[in-house]
Amino acid sequence: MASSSSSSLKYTLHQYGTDNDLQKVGVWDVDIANKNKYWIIYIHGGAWRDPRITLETFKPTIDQILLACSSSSSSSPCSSNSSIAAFASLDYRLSPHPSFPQDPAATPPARYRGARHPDHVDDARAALAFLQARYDSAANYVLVGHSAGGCIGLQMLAGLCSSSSSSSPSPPPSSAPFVFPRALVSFEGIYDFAGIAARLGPAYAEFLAGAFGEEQGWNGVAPLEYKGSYGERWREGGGGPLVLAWSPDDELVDEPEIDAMERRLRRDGVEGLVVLKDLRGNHDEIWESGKEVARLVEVALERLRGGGA
Ligand SMILES: N[C@@H](CC(=O)c1ccccc1NC=O)C(=O)O
Repeated sequence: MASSSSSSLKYTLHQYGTDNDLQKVGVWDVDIANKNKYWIIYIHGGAWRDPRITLETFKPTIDQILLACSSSSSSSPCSSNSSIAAFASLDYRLSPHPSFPQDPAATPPARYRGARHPDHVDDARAALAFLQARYDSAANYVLVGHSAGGCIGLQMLAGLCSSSSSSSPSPPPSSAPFVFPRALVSFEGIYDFAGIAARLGPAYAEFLAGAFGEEQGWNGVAPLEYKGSYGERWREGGGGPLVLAWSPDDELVDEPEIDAMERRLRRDGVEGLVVLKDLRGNHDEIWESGKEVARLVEVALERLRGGGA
């Protein structure tokens, strides 16, 4: 029978890069050698800069998934646990946060938060490549991202990172082949940088400029404005479930974000698209509780079992 909390699972923290302390990924072993089961891999949010939001923020979700299983008689929620090989959650280099200033002269480079796009997405990709090189079962995974983390998931799909552009200054530290996720879940995601900044004001423009530089460059890197076809990319990667979710209680990311991304993915003919706009809880309450994230993971796994549609 399953363990009922993340703290009862074997946990390993790996450093996947050497530039920065934040290049690390935590792995919780459920049945890690089983290649028929899925990894559930999490990318946290925090506006690309909040040092308080770390890989640890996935724990409530892990706990909720395990709890649903250990307390259930057999069926639905439990089925997700029985198909999970491992959980993983990654940190990535962060951009500067004005409320948590660092003196560049006095801060060791490995502790300095000075990242700029494509650092965040390059790191996420490097973390996945690291896991895939290290664990035979890790290419079979569901990728889950919150807010900026959801954006990173879609940027990876769109190839909006240095490793897949010819002008790449430095490829990610791992040379291992990188396998796309079997399913992608993005909740409370940011997709339209210019749009959200125009609607919600200068605080948004501030963190977007911190992560992506001057506003003229935003459309070249925002998931909504990707120049290629998500339909083609997603089909190449296997074409499994792609879940977009949003809570009407979200006080930080508004409904036009998910609506625009949904329209875009439909226009590109992405099959397997699932759109859920009935999450409960505000922007951070959702991961703080983990219940709704557990539900999204279950939706993705159910669709995967149902044949990928
Ligand atoms: N706590 C963050 C703010 C934040 O996370 C955020 C704010 C508005 C819209 C989305 C956000 N997070 C997305 O990852 C900060 O202090 O910058």
